[in-house]
Amino acid sequence: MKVAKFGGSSVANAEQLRKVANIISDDKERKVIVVSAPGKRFSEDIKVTDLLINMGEAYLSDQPYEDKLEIVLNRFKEITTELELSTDVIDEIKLGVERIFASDQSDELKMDAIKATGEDSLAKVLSAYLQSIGMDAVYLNPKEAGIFVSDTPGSAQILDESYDKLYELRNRNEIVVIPGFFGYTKDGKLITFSRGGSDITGSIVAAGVKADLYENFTDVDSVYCVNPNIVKNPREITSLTYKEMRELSYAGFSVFHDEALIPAFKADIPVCIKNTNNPQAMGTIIVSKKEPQPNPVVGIASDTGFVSIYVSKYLMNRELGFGRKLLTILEDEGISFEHTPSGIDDISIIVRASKMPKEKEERVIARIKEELHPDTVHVDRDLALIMVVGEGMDSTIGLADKATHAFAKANVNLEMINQGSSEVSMMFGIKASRVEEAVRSLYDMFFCDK
Ligand SMILES: Nc1ncnc2c1ncn2[C@@H]1O[C@H](COP(=O)(O)OP(=O)(O)O)[C@@H](O)[C@H]1O
Ligand SMILES: N[C@@H](CC(=O)OP(=O)(O)O)C(=O)O
Repeated sequence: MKVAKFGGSSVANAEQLRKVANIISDDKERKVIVVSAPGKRFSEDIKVTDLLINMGEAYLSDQPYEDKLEIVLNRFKEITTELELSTDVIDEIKLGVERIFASDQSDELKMDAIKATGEDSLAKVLSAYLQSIGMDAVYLNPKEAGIFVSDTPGSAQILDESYDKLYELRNRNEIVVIPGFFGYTKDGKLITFSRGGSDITGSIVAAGVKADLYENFTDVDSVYCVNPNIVKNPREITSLTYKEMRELSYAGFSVFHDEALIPAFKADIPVCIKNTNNPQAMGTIIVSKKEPQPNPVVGIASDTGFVSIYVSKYLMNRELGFGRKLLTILEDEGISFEHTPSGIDDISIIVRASKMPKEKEERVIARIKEELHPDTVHVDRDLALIMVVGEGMDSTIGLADKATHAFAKANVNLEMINQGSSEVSMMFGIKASRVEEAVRSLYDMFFCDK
């Protein structure tokens, strides 16, 4: 049995949904289907999830939202009309949105319910389309499927008890179409995963049904060793390990959500990234172990939007509890940290800029000064992180030398180096404005044979 997840680009319009139907009917093992909301049809287009967020934010700030709802309805109208399906789903969306806005839930829960409307409606549309072409398919709500999650709006975490319930899906004869991106708390609240979270649903369902394979259909032939938006036609990766993919996804390979690796990894289910627009292409397979490769570096990922909080104090290394007090200040402000490279008398805390808006920054800095009496404290915004990743890196000499050479060749200053204890990656912090030159230079160094 296979679980196939189709991302936003694969379900963006009627033409894409026809491709999806062909892919499903081509392989009888594709019994459980997970879908995203319609994504971009062309590069300047707006994803349905973003349209829904705009609409929700307008409503919650007492602005008119009806025009925004109309745009969402038109996206679905276009699809149902072209596929000659009933337009019931349009009325369902309208009624659903009104019901959510009128409910007495918190704003956060309203937002989650609004966001989930894209996936939920698309799953209904796809199952109706599969039925209309003679396939035995049904829509299944995540609550009925058994996707139970934590009560943390916008960042759901799966509850372990979900897996036994999901296993029952194996008894179904029909093709089951489940909307991705959300689950329910035990007391029935709808909660979404973080953005891009349909990948997570797919992985959870694949683990639950103990699938032979989790196929993740997107709009590229494979995972490339570097972001194809930075380097043209980069090398394809044919196989990589969960650990490598986890690090690369974390650091910017947006093709697969970093949280989505864990359920598949724990259940030892291989993940295959494939192209809806070219399903014959081999794709990339993610597995627990792979043969050692001549080049231990498998990929180079980069992401912007990081902030570094630098704190220095003479004899910091001897001050008992300094690190704990520093991290407690962040914890009190609800800021999780990403990395903490440190020296004898100084430490940098790297956080995501989205977690530390300006007003929080001011409070954090004031408290650090007041409670820890540092010699200096300053904040560097606009930091980018670049990760060079590969399982064989720990036993290969000279890789750091090659990497720093590549930065020097691109005339890019290194703000931070972090070898990390995982030994499958090296991490570099640079100014965000220089990230593309740096990545190109690293790509030349590690992947272009001279
Ligand atoms: N290393 C990479 N390999 C392949 N695609 C990548 C990589 N890094 C970033 N991407 C981007 O990820 C996109 C696919 O992810 P996403 O847009 O989330 O797909 P979907 O709509 O299927 O969910 C690709 O079109 C590509 O632009
Ligand atoms: N639609 C949601 C969830 C998702 O996974 O979407 P996509 O498959 O388009 O990345 C989002 O945009 O966050």
